[in-house]
Amino acid sequence: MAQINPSILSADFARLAEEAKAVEGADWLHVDVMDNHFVPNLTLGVPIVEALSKATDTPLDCHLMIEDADRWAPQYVEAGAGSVTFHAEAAAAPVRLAREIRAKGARASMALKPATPIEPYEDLLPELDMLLIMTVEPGFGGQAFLDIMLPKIRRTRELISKHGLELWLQVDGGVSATTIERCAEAGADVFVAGSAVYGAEDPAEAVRALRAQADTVTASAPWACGH
Ligand SMILES: O=C(CO)[C@@H](O)[C@H](O)COP(=O)(O)O
Ligand SMILES: [Fe+2]
Repeated sequence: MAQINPSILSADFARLAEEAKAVEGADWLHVDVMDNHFVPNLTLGVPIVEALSKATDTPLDCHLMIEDADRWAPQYVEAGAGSVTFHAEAAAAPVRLAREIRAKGARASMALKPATPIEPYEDLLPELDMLLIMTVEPGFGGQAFLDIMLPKIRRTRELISKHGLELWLQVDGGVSATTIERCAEAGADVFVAGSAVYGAEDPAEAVRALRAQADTVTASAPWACGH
């Protein structure tokens, strides 16, 4: 079944706890951590993740758009994140870091910016629980989906199948009712949606609708497995 992870970046930051509750029923809550160095934007850090994890039963999917991921990522596990995604471009020792995240009890995930190919990371895939393919340049919500990323999603799905891995394949950026089916057809099974969920009149209903739409594709996909 497809998973939908609403991105809190598009929510009202003055009402984070309520905004988290507004999407209960979502699979994970996606939390974008930005440091104004790795990306030209600044959002939130460890204390807010810790507070959010106490304010909602939805597990937190932390997407770290920060430099020096090796140093910071483990602290997000300690703060309560159930999944921690570091960027390949920001990790000095991705294997060691993934192992540390897993050892601390969270799912380990690695993200690729649009210009970063998957191929150099093929041998690392067994170390990961999820691979995130950015479908916009990271830094901001509400950007247009990059269709040119579809071949990379397809190639990544092929690598996951070739190695017989259970790895989840997440897409993030510009995912909406008009783009989600293309992502699912290419092989994604975890979908981050910020503006498409929090910009909707009923965010919880938007989550259900996106999931149903993706499921029309993933339900019959040969690689789909029950999450
Ligand atoms: O990581 C990011 C942006 O860098 C995303 O998680 C955005 O927050 C997704 O927002 P939409 O593109 O869905 O509006
Ligand atoms: Fe994100």
